[in-house]
Amino acid sequence: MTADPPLVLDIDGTLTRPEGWGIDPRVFDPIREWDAPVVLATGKAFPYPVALCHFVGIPELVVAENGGVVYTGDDVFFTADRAAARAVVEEYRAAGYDPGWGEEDTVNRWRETEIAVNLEQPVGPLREIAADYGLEVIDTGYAYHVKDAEPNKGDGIERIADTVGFDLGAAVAVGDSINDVSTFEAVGRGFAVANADEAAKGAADEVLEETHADGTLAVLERVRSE
Ligand SMILES: O=C(O)COP(=O)(O)O
Ligand SMILES: [Mg+2]
Repeated sequence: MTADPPLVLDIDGTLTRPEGWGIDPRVFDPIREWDAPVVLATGKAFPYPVALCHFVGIPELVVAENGGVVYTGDDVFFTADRAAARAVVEEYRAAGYDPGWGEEDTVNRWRETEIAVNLEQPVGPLREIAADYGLEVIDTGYAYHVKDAEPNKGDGIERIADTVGFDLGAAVAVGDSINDVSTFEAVGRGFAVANADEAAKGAADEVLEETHADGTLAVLERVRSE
């Protein structure tokens, strides 16, 4: 019997309940009991994956903001500058649009590098303004992210693997969207859940039959101490 492989897990679409929202509580125990490093790699702001690690009870190894923020457990790295993303949203507002998260906007409140916009908001003008600032807009199925094209989840995962000292070639990842393509390119084996978008499915080594946490739980069962 071999050891558990290091894991890289996306959050939304991957650890979520079959209805698409909220963490499926069945993932907590297998993640907590996993006998190898577990990295959470997400598009969400830094506090969200840190809190998830904290409440699951695992070390904080986190890629947030699609690679814009990386926490190796020792150091936090900010790999993109938030000024341009903020300027894009300012201009989007000035043109009469809104990020769409309400006045207190807890989605962007703690963001350091990129900005997220609600999927119900018009994306055409957002893409145009972002392009003027040299930024891209990606649609994860959960939000539009206005971001620097350079940093990505895969780079952040590599930085964490170097620091913690595990072999990414042996690592297993599960994800669901375009922001997981770089993750799949960085690890030995990438699995896309059945609800994944075409970009994630195309980059994965295997597309699962099960959706959301059902898919992830099936992978964990399969790769555990194979
Ligand atoms: O923040 C999003 O839009 C998606 O988050 P995720 O990367 O954890 O799926
Ligand atoms: Mg996702």
